[in-house]
Formats: sequence, C-alpha cells, structure tokens
Amino acid sequence: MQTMEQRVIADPAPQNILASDKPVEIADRVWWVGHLIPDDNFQCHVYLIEQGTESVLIDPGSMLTIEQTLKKVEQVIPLNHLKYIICQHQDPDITASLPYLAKKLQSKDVHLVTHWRSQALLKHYGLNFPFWLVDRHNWQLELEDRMLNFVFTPYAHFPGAFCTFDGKTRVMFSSDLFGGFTENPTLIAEDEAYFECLRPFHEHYMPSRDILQFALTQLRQYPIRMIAPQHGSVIPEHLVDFMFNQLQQLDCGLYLLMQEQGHAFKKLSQLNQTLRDITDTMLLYRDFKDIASTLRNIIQRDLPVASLEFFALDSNDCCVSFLPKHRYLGHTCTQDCCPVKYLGIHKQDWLDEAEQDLNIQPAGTPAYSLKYENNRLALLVPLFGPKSQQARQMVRIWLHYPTLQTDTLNRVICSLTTPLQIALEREMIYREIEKNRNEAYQRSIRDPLTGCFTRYYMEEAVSRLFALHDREKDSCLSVVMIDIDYFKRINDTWGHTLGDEALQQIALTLRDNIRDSDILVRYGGEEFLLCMPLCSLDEARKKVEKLRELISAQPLATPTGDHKITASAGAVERQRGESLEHALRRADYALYKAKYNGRDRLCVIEDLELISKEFIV
Ligand SMILES: Nc1nc2c(ncn2[C@@H]2O[C@H](COP(=O)(O)OP(=O)(O)OP(=O)(O)O)[C@@H](O)[C@H]2O)c(=O)[nH]1
Repeated sequence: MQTMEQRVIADPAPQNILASDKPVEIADRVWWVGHLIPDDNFQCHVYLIEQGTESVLIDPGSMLTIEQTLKKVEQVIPLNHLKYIICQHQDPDITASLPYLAKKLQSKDVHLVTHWRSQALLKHYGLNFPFWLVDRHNWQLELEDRMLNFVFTPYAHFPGAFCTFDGKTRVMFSSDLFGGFTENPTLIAEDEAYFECLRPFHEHYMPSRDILQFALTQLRQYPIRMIAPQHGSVIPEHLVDFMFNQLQQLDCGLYLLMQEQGHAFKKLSQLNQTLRDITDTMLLYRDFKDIASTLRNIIQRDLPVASLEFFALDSNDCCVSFLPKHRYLGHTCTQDCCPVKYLGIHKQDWLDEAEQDLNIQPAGTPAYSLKYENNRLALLVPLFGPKSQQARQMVRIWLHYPTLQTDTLNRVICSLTTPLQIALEREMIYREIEKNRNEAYQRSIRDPLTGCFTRYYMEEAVSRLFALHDREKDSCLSVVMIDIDYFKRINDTWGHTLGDEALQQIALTLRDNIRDSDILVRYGGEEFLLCMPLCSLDEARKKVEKLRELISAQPLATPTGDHKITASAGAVERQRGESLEHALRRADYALYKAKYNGRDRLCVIEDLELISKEFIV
C-alpha cells in the first residue's frame, strides 16, 4: 500500500493519467479507480472513498474494467477494508462486476448500498452481499469521519437512481447526471467547452426536462465543490455553477423524437437546438417582422428556404398577407384575390385533397403540401385551428431548390406550425386591437351626428395649423363661425329628430364644399367653426357666401312642406401669433354682428379690433 506522499494527485492536464495504472486522488481520500476503455466515448468511472476498514467503492464497473479497478483499489487499501459498495443504479456498466466481486471479497462482510428498486433487479445476480437500502436508512450513511448523503434523483435515468454527496470533501458522485460523451477523454473537465460533451448525453439519456430539473434542484441543495460523474469528466469547482446553469436550460427526451436509424446524436442535438430556437423566438420577439425573419434564419439551417410568406383570415374573413416585400406589414385583400386558394380550408377537405394529390406530405397527414408555382417550388403549410379544424392561417415557404422529404424536415415543419399559428393569431389580434383603437380615436375626434370634427380634436389640429401659420411669413389663415338661424324653431315646430336631420344636411353641405385641408368643427349645438389655412379674408368671404347660398338653396323637407334654412357667419383672418381663444372671440364677435344686423349674412372683421397684446404669443 502507498503512503500518502506516494499517491498520485490528480492533475487535470495530462490525458494519459486515465491510461495510467495508478489510482488518482481527486479529493482528500477520494480516489478515481476507473480504467480507460480504448476507443470508447462512453467511459465509466469508479470511485473509492478511503475510510479505513469502512472504505466505500462507488459504482464498481463491469467485467471490462473490474480487474484493473481492483488493482488500483489495492494500491490504496487492502481489499478486505472495503465495507460498502454503492450502486447508484443497476446498469451493467456499473454492476456487471458484482458476481466477480462477490467471489473476490468476503461478500458477507460487504454491504451493497442501493435503492429498493435497484435491489429488485440486482438480487437476480444471486449474490451473498447483504443489501443496505438507502431508503431504509434515512438516505444517510455515517462513516468514521464523514457522512454520506444520498440524493434521490428518480428517472434520471432509472426510477431508483440516486447520487451520493460526501459532506467532508463536498464531492457529489452524480451517477449519470453530469455524464458526458468524450471523444478524447480527460479525467478532469478543463473548461466550459466540456458542456458540449454533457449536452448530447443529457438530451438523449434524460427522459424529460422536468425530470432533469427535479434532479438538479435536489443536487443544488448541497454545497458541491466537485462533481464526480459516472461518465465523461470530473467537474472541478470553478465549472460547477456553469454546468448546472447550462443543464438547467436544456431540453431532454430526444429519444422520443428519434425515428431515424443509428446514433444520430449530433443531428438530434441540432434539431433540438432548432426547436428550442423556434420557441425562444416566440418568447423574445413581439414584432411579427422580427419573428418572421428570425424564423426564416432558423429553418434555413435545415431547409433551403428562399423566403417565407404568411396569410391569415381576419374576423371579417378578409385575407391579410404578410410578405417580405411589404416588410411583413399586413396587407388586406379579399379572399377571392388571396394568392393562396387553400386559405380557410377545413382539415377534412385538405385531407381529401391529399388523397388525390400525392404531393401532400407526409403521406396521410396534413402537415404541408409541396407545389410548383410559376416554376418555383413552395411548401404550403396550413395551420388548422384546434377547435374549428379550419386553416385560418397558411404559411408558404419558397425553396431555392427541391429538398428531400426527411424525418427532420417533417419535424421542423410540424414544430413550426404551433409557434407560427400563435404568432399569426397574436398579430391578427394586435391588428384588431389597433383597428378598434383607431375607430375609437375616430369616434373621439368626429361628432357622430354630423361627422364634423369635435372640439377635442380642434385643439390639437388647429394648434398645428396655427404653428405652421406662425412659421410661414406670407401665408394666411381665416377663422369662420357659422350659426344656423332660428334653429330652435325647427326643433320646437317639428321635433328634435327633424332638427337632427337639418343639422346633418347642413353639415354635409359644408363638408362637401370645403377643401380637404380645411377643418370643420361642430363647435356648439348648431354652431360650426371653419378653419381655413392658406386662405385670406377676401377668399374666405367669397367661400362663406357660397356656402350660405348653398345652405339656403337646400330647404329642409318637413311634414308641412319645405322650410328654408339660412345661416349667419362671422369671419376673421388670424393674425400671426394670435391665440386660438382670441381668434375665436373675434370670429364670434363678427357672428354676433351678423345676427344683430338681421341674420342670413356674413360679417367680417378686417381690422385688429379686439386684438390686445396679452393674446399675442
Ligand atoms: N335637434 C338638435 N337640436 C340641437 C342640437 N344641439 C343644439 N340644438 C338646439 O339648437 C337650438 C339653438 O337655439 P338658439 O341658441 O336659441 O339659437 P337659434 O334658435 O338658432 O337662434 P339664432 O342663433 O339666434 O338664430 C336649441 O334649441 C338647441 O336645443 C342637436 O344636436 N340636435
């Protein structure tokens, strides 16, 4: 047996340390006693906790390695000092050597430490080792100067799997967790790049993300300084957190996806990455333009995609297209002129098409159809609503060149459908909200009876016009108040309904005969404000006289015959710097004069009457 001074202390650098016939002390009296299997990326590690006559062997290994392992153990302790053999699960790579060990050791004195589920299988070796079940011993084994805690990690990857934490050295013997496939195995992981060995191992070995998360959460409760997994490399303290964090984000259960033959680990990892990126895109981006272009980049890894186009039906069954040439801003067209004839198709009809059209792939499922359109190849992917079973959205994927229909292609397309459906539905909801918001805004700026602008809008729009007027030295702007004469009589004689009709008729006459740049506001009950940019008082005078003529030329039809309506108006030309309030007061004053002078007329104020300095900005 060696003295402490003669022991090999682990040096992470030399690769051949694994090939050496010496045990390697990875922590205080914790030894790596495994054996390198040449040309195998699936190395299996065995660890020894040196504890005098209570020494512990963890996951002893298979018949391929046990002889070398025992030679190494004997360099640390006599074999009869082994009191416990821990089997963290029951796979042959760690337990196939048990019958051999039973012969070699005084088996009655050695306890097999395991979980009852593993015991149920291991007992079939017919061994004399007494079982010591972790679940019957409060998940703890007390040794002379250290406590071993067993951490239950069910289904990662066996139902009775557990890990072992040595409280003295803070080494976590992590069983299959943190295991890795290593092309060029080293005993100690060197840097973060080692995660790429962990990734495919966990993606394939761990059945699901939830199970892995549960196991990691259990392990994280311990103050781990080093992770000693059963496969791959030992993870030193400075990489522990990094590896935990990376694993925490990993998706697992890739065997569920695997339908191709052979060990397509890398391919599956890439597919897994694609699926993860598709999900991340949906979480990260809100803008449909960003979602569409990011998804195109992602699926370009697996498909020769030239461009993506999207089509969706809105709540009025109008087709909205989202095309790259429009920067994915939705353009509405009728369903008849929609470029995709299948939009709105029901799943059964699509399946019926599939029967006649061999190009619909994959056979028998409605995933997508492969079509030549204008000598270009496109995949047409209907997105069926889960309840309606109707394709209210479609994706057209233009390809650079024909592609083989592979399982990967099918998976990418199938995985795209749900996120795309959500993205398109979300976009259509946003559009609907935007439409409603716009309608609400229009309602807030337009008087519902006359369609003229409201006073609320006047403040905003007129102040913009005034600001322009202030900047342009030679420009002019006229402000006109128009009031219907004796309007009260109409209400009093024929009722408010006819009064409303009169207001609508007059408003229509005004709106139809002013410029688009003029702003017509329903200022009061039967009072209108007309703001005329680029219009001098002279021009305003002519215009308003014309408007008055038009109003009086169109009598109101009442039950007792036609009733002539007249209007009075007051006009001023706004002075540069004059406030709205002041211009209105002057126009109102002009209107008052028109009324006072007998109504049915226009009165203008040409001079600066009523302008006082305090109104000039
Ligand atoms: N039908 C209807 N009447 C309205 C509305 N808003 C205001 N009015 C009525 O318009 C009338 C305005 O009456 P007055 O302010 O006395 O003015 P007028 O009768 O037009 O007389 P002058 O302006 O002096 O020529 C009132 O009877 C209001 O009730 C409306 O939206 N619909």
